Amino acid sequence: MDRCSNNTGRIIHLDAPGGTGKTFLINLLLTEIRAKQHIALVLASSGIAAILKEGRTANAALQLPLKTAEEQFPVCKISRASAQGELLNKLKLSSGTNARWHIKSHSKPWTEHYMTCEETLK
Ligand SMILES: Nc1ncnc2c1ncn2[C@@H]1O[C@H](COP(=O)(O)OP(=O)(O)OP(=O)(O)O)[C@@H](O)[C@H]1O
Repeated sequence: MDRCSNNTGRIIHLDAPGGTGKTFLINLLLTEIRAKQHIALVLASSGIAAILKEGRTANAALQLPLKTAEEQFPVCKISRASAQGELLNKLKLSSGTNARWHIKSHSKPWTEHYMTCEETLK
C-alpha cells in the first residue's frame, strides 16, 4: 500500500500454493485503493480468468492487438489525450492473475501487456 500511495510501486509477483490467501490479499488491496477514490484495475490474460476474477482481459481493457506475442513492438490503441488514457495514467493498481498459465501457453503475461500500454501512454 505504501508503494501505491507514494507512486513508487512497480511489478510485484505474488506466488503461493492454492488456498493460501492470494485472492483475499488482492481483494483487500483493491478495496482499500477504491475506498480512497483511486483507480484499480483487475486484468487477466484469458477470458475465463477475467470472469473468475471479475475483471477484464488485458487485451480488451488496454486495447492491445490480439497477437502481442508475435509483434516485436506491440502498441496500445488508447490515446494519451483520451478520457481512457487519462484514467489509465491515474491508475494506482493493476492486478492480474495466472502467471503459470502464461508459461505453459507461451503467451505473454498480462504484466507485459500492461507495460506495453504504459509505454504507449508515456
Ligand atoms: N487473512 C485471512 N483471513 C481470513 N480468511 C482468509 C485469509 N486469507 C484467506 N482467507 C480465506 O481462505 C480461503 C482461501 O483464500 P483465497 O481464495 O484468497 O486463496 P488463493 O490463494 O487465492 O487460492 P487459489 O490459488 O486457489 O485461487 C478464502 O475463503 C479466504 O476468504
